Amino acid sequence: MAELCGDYAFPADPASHFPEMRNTLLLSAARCQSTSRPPVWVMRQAGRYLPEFRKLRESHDFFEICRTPELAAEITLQPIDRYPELDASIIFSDILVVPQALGMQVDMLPAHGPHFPRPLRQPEDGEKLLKETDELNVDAELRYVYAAITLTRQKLEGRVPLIGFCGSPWTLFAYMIEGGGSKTLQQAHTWINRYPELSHRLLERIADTCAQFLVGQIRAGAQMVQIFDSWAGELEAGKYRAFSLQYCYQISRTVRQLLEHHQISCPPISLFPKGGGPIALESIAQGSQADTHFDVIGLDWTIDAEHARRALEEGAKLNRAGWRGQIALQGNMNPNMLYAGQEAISRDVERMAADFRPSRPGWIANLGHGITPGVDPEDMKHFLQCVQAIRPA
Ligand SMILES: Cc1c2[nH]c(c1CCC(=O)O)Cc1[nH]c(c(CCC(=O)O)c1C)Cc1[nH]c(c(CCC(=O)O)c1C)Cc1[nH]c(c(CCC(=O)O)c1C)C2
Repeated sequence: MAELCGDYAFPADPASHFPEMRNTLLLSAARCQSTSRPPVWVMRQAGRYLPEFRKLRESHDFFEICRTPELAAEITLQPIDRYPELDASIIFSDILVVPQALGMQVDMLPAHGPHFPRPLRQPEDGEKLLKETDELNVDAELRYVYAAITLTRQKLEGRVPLIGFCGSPWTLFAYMIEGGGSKTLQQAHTWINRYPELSHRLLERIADTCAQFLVGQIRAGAQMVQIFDSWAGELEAGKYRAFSLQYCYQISRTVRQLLEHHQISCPPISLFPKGGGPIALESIAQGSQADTHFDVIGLDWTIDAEHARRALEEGAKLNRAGWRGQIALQGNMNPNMLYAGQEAISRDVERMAADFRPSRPGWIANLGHGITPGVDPEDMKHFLQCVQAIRPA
């Protein structure tokens, strides 16, 4: 499938290869540097709530779009063209391209979402995957994403930065075992409880693949990268640290090491531990080291900014490695507020801005999870305009 993009070559130096940036609000806020106003983008901003997306989807399969750089770039730009208020773009792709690169078949079923016809069922399936991916050429498998990123950076003409991403090892592991979306993750829990050693080896392989993938995205032109740990909240505290956070640290460490080798400076790394609550945040700050930390933490709407800050501070106090870095926060309006009418949206953005005021500089406005398909694009515009009206801290 990768031949769809022909031969792809990384730009010699991503810092000087692309058009000059005209909006760097996101990159400044991610480094906790002061900005004239908080930057804003929205998870899943290129998606089914946009009629122009639905139209293109009528004639193209989901993963066909992901694998065709021209189409992926076109969809990535749809929300940027429609909403000049956006301060970032995110490459159109999916976290499940990594299981595909690891040799698993994933289909996107209409109205059902992702489906693995042959998920990992028995320990032998896990052993087989490990054996077959021992010498995986991650860049060859995923260069179609790199080609889409390089093309999108050119087409963006410096309007806004481009975000790259991957799933967290735990979230991807769970999909690979469940075979699709699941309410309980019963089978993924069964694997970590019954086969902890094999689960750790699989998580390590996934983390290593994700790290190489993020490095490829950064070399191709991604200016911030986000790790989506959509199922962080499904694990009890100790297991969150052992089976999820540890592998997110591994990604951060490996990305930093590999980029140093390529003499490319590391862009902000963001982690979105959805549903992890204060315990996940405290754990993240407690276990961070200079070479494993995250620059940005995404918050879902179930935790408010003040509790998040407190949890991160508590964790930092317990940090034995002496790590004292700053963390920017991203989030976190409930995506369902976009159905509440424009007056209610205005009020909730004001509330959110007041909550995050003590976190500025270092707040990136966003929803607390992805925008959902039923949202009226005009209400999305209203949300963005409300954020733009927030005055300097
Ligand atoms: C637009 C879209 C995407 N994925 C899916 C769709 C809808 C499918 C369609 O058009 O038919 C299926 C698609 N892909 C996935 C799902 C969730 C399935 C489930 O668990 O029930 C669906 C419906 C898996 C997935 N995929 C992703 C996550 C992490 C974020 C999250 O928690 O929502 C997850 C869990 C990431 C993702 N996925 C996508 C992006 C694009 C960039 C953006 O605009 O944000 C991103 C970042 C794009």
